[in-house]
Amino acid sequence: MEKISRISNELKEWIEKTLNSGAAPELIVDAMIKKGFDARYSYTTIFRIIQNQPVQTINNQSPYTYELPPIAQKGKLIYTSNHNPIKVTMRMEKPFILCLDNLLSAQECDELIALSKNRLQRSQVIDAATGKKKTVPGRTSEGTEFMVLENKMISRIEKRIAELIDYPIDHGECLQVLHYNRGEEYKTHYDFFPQSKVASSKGGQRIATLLMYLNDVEAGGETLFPKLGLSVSPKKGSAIYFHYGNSKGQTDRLSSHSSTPVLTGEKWVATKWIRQRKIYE
Ligand SMILES: O=C(O)CCC(=O)C(=O)O
Ligand SMILES: [Fe+2]
Repeated sequence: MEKISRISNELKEWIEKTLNSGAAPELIVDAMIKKGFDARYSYTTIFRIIQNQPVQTINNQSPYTYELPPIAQKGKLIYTSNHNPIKVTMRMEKPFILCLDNLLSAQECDELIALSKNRLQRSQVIDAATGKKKTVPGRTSEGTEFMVLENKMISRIEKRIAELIDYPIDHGECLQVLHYNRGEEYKTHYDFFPQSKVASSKGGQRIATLLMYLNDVEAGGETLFPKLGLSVSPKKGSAIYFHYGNSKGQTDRLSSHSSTPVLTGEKWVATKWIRQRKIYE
């Protein structure tokens, strides 16, 4: 029987997730061989994935069609009703990424950190197979969530974000604050859900991420986009916006990213994920 020597995007994604959760590479290779994959191909593929090198996949999604999100049409200085203008300091088209300065004031950053400190819990990821949340070695940070109207400051920030990105507040998941100690990281991942786990009743797929940096990190803790060779250094009050979902329901695989281990000091971020539609009825 002829051995299989190509993998699908879904299988590649599953392998990445399984490796991130700490599974031994040899076990994955064994499983592939049992399923009929060529042994040599299985070893080299897993090795390449571990090394973050490109792996050829059978693409069962047609190429991603880029559509400009509303934030892309706002120019270099973006005005909102409750803050100084937000500055665009870097822009990339494919995938669509903006670096933004002056999104949060230093006081807002400090308050968000202070409010989060006594309610942190170990961060989780969504298991591709079950759709349920679980803790994994590849995501070692701690985090907490804030309800949209939890307090005056959160409401002010939520309003600013909705004006900035031009999506209704109810397309946004609740604000998450994450904390990384020295050595902690979040390995390469996509923010969008595996296609089979998209809950159409809960706003559908994630389409964009706004990641706000709440402190300056002395060393390490960059947000790295390995397929682009791009890394963004945390700067207190600044943010990155990246968009990876279009109106056809496609997702942009160039948007994979990680948080590199913090080398000195600690790292605090706040994340806002945007869905295709209203999340709450
Ligand atoms: O902390 C970072 O720089 C990245 C965080 C992230 O990717 C996420 O929360 O999905
Ligand atoms: Fe992410």
